[in-house]
Amino acid sequence: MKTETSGIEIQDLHLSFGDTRVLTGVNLTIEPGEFFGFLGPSGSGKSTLLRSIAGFGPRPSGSIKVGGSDVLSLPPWKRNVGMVFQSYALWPHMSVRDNVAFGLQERKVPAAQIKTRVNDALDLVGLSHLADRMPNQLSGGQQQRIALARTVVIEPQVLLLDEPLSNLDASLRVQMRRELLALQRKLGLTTIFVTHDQEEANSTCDRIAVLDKGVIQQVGRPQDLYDNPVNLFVARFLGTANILEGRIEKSADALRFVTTGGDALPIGSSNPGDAAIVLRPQNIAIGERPDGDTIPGKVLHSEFLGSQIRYIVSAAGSELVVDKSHRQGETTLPTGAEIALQVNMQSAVVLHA
Ligand SMILES: Nc1ncnc2c1ncn2[C@@H]1O[C@H](COP(=O)(O)OP(=O)(O)OP(=O)(O)O)[C@@H](O)[C@H]1O
Repeated sequence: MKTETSGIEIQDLHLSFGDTRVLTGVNLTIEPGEFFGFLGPSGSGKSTLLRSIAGFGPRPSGSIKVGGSDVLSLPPWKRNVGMVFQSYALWPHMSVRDNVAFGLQERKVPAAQIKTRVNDALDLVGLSHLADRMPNQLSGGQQQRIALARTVVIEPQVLLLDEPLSNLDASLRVQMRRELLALQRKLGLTTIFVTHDQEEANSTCDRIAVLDKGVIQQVGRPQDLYDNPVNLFVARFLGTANILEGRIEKSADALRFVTTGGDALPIGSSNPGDAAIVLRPQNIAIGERPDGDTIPGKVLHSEFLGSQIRYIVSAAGSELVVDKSHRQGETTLPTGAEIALQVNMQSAVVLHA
């Protein structure tokens, strides 16, 4: 199977359905060979953006280049992109082999070549032994692999995946996402993966674009988005975020963050003014007594999660999530317990109002 692949460049893309703006000012560069994610809540415009690249739906304004060529004026079948849909869209009346061969027959590829390429594609997804089955004789995971084989067999320059795992049960999803990544690495094919599941995106994607209301909020590697979110939306969407609202004040030579609840915490270099700070649960520890960077809190709720205990704590005028690793034999703090929280302010992300 050929591994020619292309980068994608999107500039100033806008799209509305009637009065509803669905994509606003999208600019994005995806490198050749990247496994790239579109991540966002339902209705954020992920599928619309993907479909715009594939050439489905109304034509947006702006520009989309695949491999340096503008594709916006081309119909889907001339764009050299392969798309796998959430529903797989296999032909129910055709065998697995015929499903995979279909796109090649449409392109008038000689029969001998079709045979070799279909065999190669089925080998690639490990399902050669099921070539003569009908789609309804396959499991969900197998159908998904056939849908992938049917797409990569046409040797697209980019692979577009629209929530490809959402019809599978939880454990199969985990297995299939690893398989997807292995297949992508093997082919070196530029891939865009649409998902609303942050764990799925974090575990597979080289980089992710986080979308909200048709606007790209941030683009980056999963760790960068988690560690350095640019706004509260991204902070909340990736992982659990404790958000403290308040003000950064300068007193004497020191800066401190004063929460709306009146607690003061020392803070490193930053500008005074209204701000919010983002703290991940693992960066707040439960201490013995209030001193230093600690703030008082009260346990509202606890959940035993096995390796750790998750506490919901009322502190600093807010409800905070605090994870404490569980040691064998240790008991969970009761609801109502008065505790001191030690806050790792080095890890705090400051977002100015
Ligand atoms: N054909 C259409 N006509 C009118 N509005 C549409 C159409 N298709 C999508 N929309 C609207 O565009 C917005 C973005 O939809 P889109 O399917 O791209 O979101 P999404 O992030 O992929 O969501 P989901 O995860 O639920 O699929 C939504 O508000 C949706 O209602």
